[in-house]
Amino acid sequence: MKILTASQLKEADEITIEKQNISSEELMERAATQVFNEIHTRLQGADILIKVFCGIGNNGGDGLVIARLLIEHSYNVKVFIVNYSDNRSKDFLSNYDKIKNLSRDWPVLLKGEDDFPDIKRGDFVIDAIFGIGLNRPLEGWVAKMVNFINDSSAFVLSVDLPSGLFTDKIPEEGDAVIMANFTLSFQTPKLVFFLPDTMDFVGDMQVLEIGLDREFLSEVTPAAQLIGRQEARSLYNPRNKNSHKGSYGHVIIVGGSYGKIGSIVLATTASMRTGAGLATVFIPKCGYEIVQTALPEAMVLTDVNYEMLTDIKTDLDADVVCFGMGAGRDKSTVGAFKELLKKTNKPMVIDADGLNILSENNELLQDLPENSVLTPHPKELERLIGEWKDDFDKIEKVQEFIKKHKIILVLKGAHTFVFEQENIYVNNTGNAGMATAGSGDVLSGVIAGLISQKYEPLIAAVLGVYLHGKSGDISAEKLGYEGIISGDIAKNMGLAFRDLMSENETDSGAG
Ligand SMILES: NC(=O)C1=CN([C@@H]2O[C@H](COP(=O)(O)OP(=O)(O)OC[C@H]3O[C@@H](n4cnc5c(N)ncnc54)[C@H](OP(=O)(O)O)[C@@H]3O)[C@@H](O)[C@H]2O)[C@@H](O)CC1
Ligand SMILES: Nc1ncnc2c1ncn2[C@@H]1O[C@H](COP(=O)(O)OP(=O)(O)O)[C@@H](O)[C@H]1O
Ligand SMILES: [K+]
Repeated sequence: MKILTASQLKEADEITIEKQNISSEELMERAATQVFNEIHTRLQGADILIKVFCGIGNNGGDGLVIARLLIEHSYNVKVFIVNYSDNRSKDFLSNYDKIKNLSRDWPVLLKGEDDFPDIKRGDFVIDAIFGIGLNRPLEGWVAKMVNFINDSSAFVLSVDLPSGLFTDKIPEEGDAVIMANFTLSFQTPKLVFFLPDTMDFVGDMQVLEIGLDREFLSEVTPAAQLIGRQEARSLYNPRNKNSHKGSYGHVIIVGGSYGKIGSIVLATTASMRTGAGLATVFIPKCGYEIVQTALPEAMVLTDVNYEMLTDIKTDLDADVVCFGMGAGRDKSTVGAFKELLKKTNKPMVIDADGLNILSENNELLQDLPENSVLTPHPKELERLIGEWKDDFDKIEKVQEFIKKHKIILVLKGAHTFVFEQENIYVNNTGNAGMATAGSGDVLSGVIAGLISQKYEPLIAAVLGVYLHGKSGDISAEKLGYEGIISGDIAKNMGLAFRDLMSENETDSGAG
């Protein structure tokens, strides 16, 4: 699903009005009716007090339509206008009249702190104060109003996006932003819904299709793409019956040191459970028995050194080399990695200490084979590219970095982002149960396993991140969030593939 900017959405809005020959008020009615339908489906006429807070722009207009439809369906509704300006939008005004005609009373005008209404735990608050038109931080009593709603412990549903949240920048410390429990967003999600700095404002999120012009939507270059099941499915290559293990490639996983051989077992298991035809590990001698015992399916080559890597002899014709997990950063390991980079010309997967070595030896970045996939978590990324001011600054810095070195970067997190050239892919599978040691090692193995099966490195990264998260969701369903360990994510990879192609998505109940 495309993630568009506020200005692209406004353009889509205008084109839709023109091409479908409808008024902007009709489009507002259509969009807000979708919100009403979602609320009505969930509440089923429940007798709770619904307090709708409307601004005076079109987000407020949406709020008025939603309130009118709720009143028409006999809900107990109280409407408040957060009257921050006299500059009311045209469609706000016509809906203001409509609601007055229906309820025979004007909504309550709020003009300052003295007017703040009671909001209790148990109330249902609809936040339609600001939408994508926000152009400066909230100030004065309006900011206080937002904090007042946040302090109320009422359930808050935000229309389009939480009021006070910008679509293209991160709020400053102390800025007032609604902390929504749920956000119903029009047509496309906004990028800020997925960034670590801002995702907590959004709560659970659902996108409502409001019938904007299809041609515009299909042609516009998005700010990013959200990868869900449909997108992942389109990337998947089913296996051919007439094939053999050689058809699915050979992965070499290089890494490990004394006490950290488990990371190699995890990554290699993951690459095999993702479908690699053959897997070889290259590890220090101390790991020989561990790997042969834990994973007899893999072949094992060892370094001359017992505890760490010092000389990586891989004359095998592998389809992909994955380097870094558990490798440590000893000088001799750095030297061995340097040599490995020199003799590898196919895209590699680099994780963990591989990334740390690159951060400490920047000159090695130029030896990375083109289209190699780097998989840092935020701390590893900071070591690679330096500090950033906020998430938007981080995105800019990452894009500069990947263009300079011609690589693909997988930034791991609650929503993992894949960066390739100008493109950004945002993952939507996975859950907090995956915040457990070794789940990143599993991801590297998954991506390497896909590359070995001839997926392009970019596709392997995007599909790999999706499947890894899905396997985490399936694991959470079986074991509970706390019960997951990273080996489960590797073990359930097959179920993630099965889910991809089954009629109904596995309902993981996870994010
Ligand atoms: N295609 C779609 O997606 C569709 C979108 N639709 C809906 O339209 C919404 C966008 O509506 P919108 O453009 O009228 O902007 P909105 O957010 O209501 O507020 C703008 C007002 O706020 C003001 N203002 C700004 N910042 C301020 C501040 N800090 N403090 C105080 N004032 C501030 C600014 O005035 P200014 O003072 O800058 O002149 C202006 O008056 C969108 O989110 C969705 O809900 C649907 O109905 C149909 C399809
Ligand atoms: N809250 C979360 N929601 C979704 N995925 C998560 C969450 N926390 C961690 N993950 C995933 O788990 C993996 C953790 O990787 P990493 O930090 O490298 O762990 P390790 O170094 O222990 O292997 C990443 O793929 C990340 O996206
Ligand atoms: K809102």
